[in-house]
Amino acid sequence: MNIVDVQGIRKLEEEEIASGTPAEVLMERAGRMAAAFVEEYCSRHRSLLAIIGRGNNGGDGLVITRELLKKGWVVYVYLTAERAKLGPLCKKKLDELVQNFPDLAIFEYPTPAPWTKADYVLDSILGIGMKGELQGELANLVMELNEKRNRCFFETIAVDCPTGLWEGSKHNSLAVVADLTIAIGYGKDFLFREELSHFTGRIEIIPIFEKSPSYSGFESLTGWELACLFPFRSYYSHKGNYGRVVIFGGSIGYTGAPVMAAQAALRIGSGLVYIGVPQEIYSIVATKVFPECLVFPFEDKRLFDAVVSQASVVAMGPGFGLEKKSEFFFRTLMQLDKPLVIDADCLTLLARNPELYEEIKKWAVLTPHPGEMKRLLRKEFSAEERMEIAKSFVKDKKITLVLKGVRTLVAQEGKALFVNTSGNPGLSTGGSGDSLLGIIAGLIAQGFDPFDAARCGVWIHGKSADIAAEKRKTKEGLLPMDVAENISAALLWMRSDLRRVLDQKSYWNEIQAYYAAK
Ligand SMILES: NC(=O)C1=CN([C@@H]2O[C@H](COP(=O)(O)OP(=O)(O)OC[C@H]3O[C@@H](n4cnc5c(N)ncnc54)[C@H](O)[C@@H]3O)[C@@H](O)[C@H]2O)[C@@H](O)CC1
Ligand SMILES: [K+]
Repeated sequence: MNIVDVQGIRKLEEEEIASGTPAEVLMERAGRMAAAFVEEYCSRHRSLLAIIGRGNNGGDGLVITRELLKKGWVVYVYLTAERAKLGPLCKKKLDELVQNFPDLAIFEYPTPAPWTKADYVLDSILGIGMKGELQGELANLVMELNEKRNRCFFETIAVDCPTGLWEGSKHNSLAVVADLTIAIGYGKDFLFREELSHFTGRIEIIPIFEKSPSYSGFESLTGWELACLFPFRSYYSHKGNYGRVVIFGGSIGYTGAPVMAAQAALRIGSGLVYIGVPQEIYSIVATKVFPECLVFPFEDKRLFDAVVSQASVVAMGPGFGLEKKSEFFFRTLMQLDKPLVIDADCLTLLARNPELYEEIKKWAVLTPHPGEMKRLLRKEFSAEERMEIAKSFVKDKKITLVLKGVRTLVAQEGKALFVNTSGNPGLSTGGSGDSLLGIIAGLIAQGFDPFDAARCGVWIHGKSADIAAEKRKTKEGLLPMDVAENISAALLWMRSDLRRVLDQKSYWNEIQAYYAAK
């Protein structure tokens, strides 16, 4: 989905209203769609403390509250402003809510908020109406909310954007620290800045507009949009239809890395997965790996030729090694007339031998983390510069770049720059990159073009980690194997998210007829 700036979203809102969709209808679309996502994503318990601001962001929060109450959630409402000072739509939604749920617990500033009551806190204090840094009472409230999150251990869900965040925010600004941000309509550009990811957490984007904004060349990876690339498998198929992945990697001390990549390649649905390893670790890897995977020593020329000639994609790098022998073999792999996925040590070898870019025959995907990217560029860069760096790096190269980070970027010359929304800090552990390599290679093997494989692979990898963390009830201790084991669940969520969006959209005429007639 297009990423837009605040002016762009305001323009879109004006256009929708001018063409006959009242602001209240947009608010209803937003609140109902957001509630449907909260209901699905926040499965821990079903209790919510909704902190309501006086503008339309607060109005959205009240619609979400109403919808969750209808579903049987326990909800507490906290008003940050006196009722007389609420904006007209916000006030209208509060009146509606009280009419429908007269026994609802409503707390009002300056009464202390009941922080210990709920598993989730909804931040619908301020949205894109916010300008400048937070000050005064609201600043105190946001500080208290952040502090209580670390004491009462609720998760914070920000509506549209974390309160306090705006275009001018810096990493040390005061803003709500959210676990999940539900961006309304389109993702606003500042939500995707790497240095502000501490505030935004995971991002979900929900559609509310019929019209599209002007093309920005900058897009978010959104599960329900990517789902269209994943139709159900045909029953009339066999393993040959799902491709052969060949992974080269492993060295003494690094026998697990190619295995983790292979596990992910299998779980994303590849037909066959091979691991080529040096002879000296062959027997270790062969006993470590699961039975579905075929392991071979790559020095065996006959085996190498037989496996590689049949390969749909060649992935290289996990635990590959950097010695002369590894470098020599890397050169051989770079000559192959196959789609390549290049990671880890092979990126370092490529950085040492930049003339090898010229050898790339079919399209290659490079998956550097920031340290490897600096090696490839031979220069330092800051979090703020990543997007420009990614765009300029792919110029005139036959590559798709996956620049890893909290907001992993996917870039290819002539295409929009994509930024990821899924994933969590549980991925900050050794081996996560190996799983990503396996997923991307597995998608290429199944016929995805490298750019789509990179876009989908990045999102699925993050989403699998989100689901794994949810199942484990904690982000600590997440392992690459947990990520691989939840790839199928990520595919399911991607598809059911699309159904949820389409289902919500199916009510839009009804909402329009009801509110436009009032
Ligand atoms: N853009 C759209 O098309 C839609 C927007 N909606 C919601 O409406 C929101 C925007 O609503 P509003 O324009 O009413 O604005 P907000 O609800 O974001 O905030 C408005 C209030 O913030 C105050 N404010 C501004 N800067 C401040 C600061 N630095 N410190 C403290 N207070 C400050 C203003 O005085 C005003 O009272 C969006 O974020 C979204 O949640 C939805 O209702 C659906 C449609
Ligand atoms: K908010």
